[in-house]
Amino acid sequence: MTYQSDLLTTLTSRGYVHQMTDAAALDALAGKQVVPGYIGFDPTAPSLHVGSLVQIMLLRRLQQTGHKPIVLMGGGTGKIGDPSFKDEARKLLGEDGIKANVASIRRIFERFLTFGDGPTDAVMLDNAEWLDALEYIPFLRDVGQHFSVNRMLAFDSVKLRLDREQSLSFLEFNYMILQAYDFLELSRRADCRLQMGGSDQWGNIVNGIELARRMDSTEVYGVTTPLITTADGGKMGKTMSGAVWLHEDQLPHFDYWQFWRNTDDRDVGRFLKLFTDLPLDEIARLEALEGAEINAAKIVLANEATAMCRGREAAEQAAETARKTFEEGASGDSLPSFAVPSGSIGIVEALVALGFVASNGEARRKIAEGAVRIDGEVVREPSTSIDVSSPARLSLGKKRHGMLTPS
Ligand SMILES: Nc1ncnc2c1ncn2[C@@H]1O[C@H](COP(=O)(O)OP(=O)(O)OP(=O)(O)O)[C@@H](O)[C@H]1O
Ligand SMILES: N[C@@H](Cc1ccc(O)cc1)C(=O)O
Repeated sequence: MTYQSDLLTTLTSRGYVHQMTDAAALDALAGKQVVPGYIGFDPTAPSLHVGSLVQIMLLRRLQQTGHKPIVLMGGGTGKIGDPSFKDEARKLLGEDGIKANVASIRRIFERFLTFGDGPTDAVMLDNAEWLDALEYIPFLRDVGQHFSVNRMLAFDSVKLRLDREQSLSFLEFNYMILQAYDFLELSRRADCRLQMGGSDQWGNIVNGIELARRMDSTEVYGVTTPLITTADGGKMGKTMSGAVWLHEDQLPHFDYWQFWRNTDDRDVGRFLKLFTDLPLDEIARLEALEGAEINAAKIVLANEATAMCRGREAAEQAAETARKTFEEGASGDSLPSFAVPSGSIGIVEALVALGFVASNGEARRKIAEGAVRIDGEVVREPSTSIDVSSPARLSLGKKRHGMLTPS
């Protein structure tokens, strides 16, 4: 299907669309007016990750095509936790934890969106503003009456839990209604006409569309994206180990760059379209590279994606470190590093400290596999102590390197 509006043409040609409600009507609307559109992010961690980056880029595309992005912080919904496609309830965060996470996450958006007061400038809102103030009985009467429990139970997003007879608390069951209410509230407050999100958000988005139609006779629309998955097919998210964080204090620039550099050959074109601003014809050229040349495309991807999130300088430094480390075998300056307090450190402890492994057990396994080296020498003895009176380079496999330095 071809679209008239820049918005839908861009979203479809760059691979952002998994499902859409009434695409023809949304296309017509986007062709004639500025469409305010929102995506919600629950502040359940102090940083967002590469999975949520698809959504941030979607807001960026919305702005690039002349529309208005609304970033919604889930200060209210974050107190509940979205049960969609989750095996179990989230650990509940306290009020302070949520506030701290909101403050930390907001900074990320400023790198991707232009905020301000103009018609297509991005704005940030927090649903705690209206959800915290709800009164239970009036809310149930006004909003709750429009929801059928039978239908809520039929959504795929909660079905798995019910089928497995795993508990779905009444608290979590309310999440869908609150997200639906957000859409209604944003359509009233900010004339918001579009909600976007990952494909796991479909049920929540559709409920909002129906609520706005029932209560206000307003037509609003939804777009969901495919989920970015890890090599084993699972959703890339914050709950997985080794999450790829956008914040530099959670993941050093070099590791961020390296994540993109290590993209699977089959994903290079898709990621260039989703995560960089390069024009499609240039991406087509890069995508067509084969064999060893595909590495050049991966370096472009790593440079562009890192520059957007961490700044051009960070990207250039990381690229230079990688070139030095892998091409010349030198140490490089912006590798992740750990300052050792006491002059020496056990190898198991060092692997954990650099974040290369999640546990001592994993460190011992890697050592036994012969995957760990100090300054290029394989180490097979887990009791090895590393002398750091001068900096030592610790490597795990071919691609992960870090520096141990005297403090
Ligand atoms: N791997 C992914 N690919 C695409 N979109 C994603 C991915 N992970 C999360 N999203 C989307 O990003 C938005 C914000 O999600 P959020 O940061 O809350 O992650 P999450 O779903 O809570 O992650 P996790 O499941 O790891 O806790 C949602 O619209 C969600 O659908
Ligand atoms: N439910 C979304 C976050 C969200 C919160 C409130 C909304 O209105 C929209 C989306 C998620 O888990 O990622």
